Amino acid sequence: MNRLELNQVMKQYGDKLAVNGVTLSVKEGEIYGLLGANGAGKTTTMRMVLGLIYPDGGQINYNGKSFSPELQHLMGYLPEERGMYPKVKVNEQINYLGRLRGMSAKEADESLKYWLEKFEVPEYYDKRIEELSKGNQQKMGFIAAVVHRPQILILDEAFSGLDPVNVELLKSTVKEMRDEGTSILFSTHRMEHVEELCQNITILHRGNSVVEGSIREIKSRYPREQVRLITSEEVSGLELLPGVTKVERMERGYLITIRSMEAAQLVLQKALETATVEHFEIKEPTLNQIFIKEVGTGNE
Ligand SMILES: Nc1ncnc2c1ncn2[C@@H]1O[C@H](COP(=O)(O)OP(=O)(O)OP(=O)(O)O)[C@@H](O)[C@H]1O
Repeated sequence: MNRLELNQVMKQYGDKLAVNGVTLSVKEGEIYGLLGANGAGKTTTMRMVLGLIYPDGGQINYNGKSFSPELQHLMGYLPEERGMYPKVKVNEQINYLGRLRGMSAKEADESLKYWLEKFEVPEYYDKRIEELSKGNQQKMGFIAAVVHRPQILILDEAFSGLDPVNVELLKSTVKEMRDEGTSILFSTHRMEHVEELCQNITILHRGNSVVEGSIREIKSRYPREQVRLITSEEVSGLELLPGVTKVERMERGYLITIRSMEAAQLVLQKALETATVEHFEIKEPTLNQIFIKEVGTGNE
C-alpha cells in the first residue's frame, strides 16, 4: 500500500512557482529519492508533506487519508538546517520532542537511550548540543527525527557533513528502518547514495518533476553511450571507427564514447583483431549523468 501519495502538488510564493505539480508515491518500507539542484523545490515539497506549509494545489494523502494534525505523531523530520537548540541538553531536548509526538516521558527516555547506545555515544545524554562536533550534532538531529519511531521519515541531506564511518552508520540505520516498514523520503545531492538506497526517484527542476519512476526503468530510457574495454594490449585506430566520438585511455584499457550500438560492435570487432579482450561492457548511464542531462543548464 502507498503510505504517502502526492498528486499534482503545487506551491507558490508570490509570483514564484516553487513546486509545480509533483506526483509521487512512497510505499511502506521504501526509501524514495527526491533530487534536484539548489532551489529546485525539494525542501518546499518536504515541508508540505509534513504539514508545515499548505499546498496551493493538488493533494497529499497519508495511508489514503488527507492531512490532519495528529499525523505529525507518525512523521519524523531531519531538516537540512538541523535546528536543535545549542544551549539545551540532548536528553531534555529529545525527550521533549518525543513527548510532543505522543510518547510518555519514560518511553521517550528509553528510546533516546536506545539510540545513543546504538550510535555508541551514551555519554552525550547529558551534554549540551553546542558541546558536540557538527557531525555528532547531526546524529542527535537524526535521533530527534526517529525517537518516536515514525511511519514516515523525511530526511533532507541527512549525510552531509558526516565522516565516512558515520555515513555508513546512518546509512545502515536508514536501511534497517526501511526493512522494518518505515517509508522514507530522502533528499540528497549525492547520487551514489541514491543509487544505493532508492528504488524510485523524482528529479525536480525549477519546481517541475522532470524525471519520475524506478531508477532501473529511468536508466533504460536513456541511450547507452559508453563502452568499457579492458585489455592489457594497445588497440589502435578506435577513434577512427564510425560512431565513435571519444576514446580515453584508462589504467587498463579504454573508455569509449559512442553514438550508436553499431559503433559498440565495431569497437569489439576492432579490439578482437589485435588484442585479448578481458572485459567488454556497454555501460548504462549513471544517475549522475542523467541528472546533469536533465538539470545541467539553467540552475538557480
Ligand atoms: N519562504 C519562501 N519565500 C519565498 N520563496 C521561497 C521560500 N522558500 C523557498 N522559496 C523559493 O522556492 C524555490 C524552491 O526552494 P527549496 O528550498 O524548496 O529548494 P531546494 O530544492 O530544497 O533547494 P536546496 O537544494 O538548495 O536546499 C526557490 O526558488 C526558493 O528561493
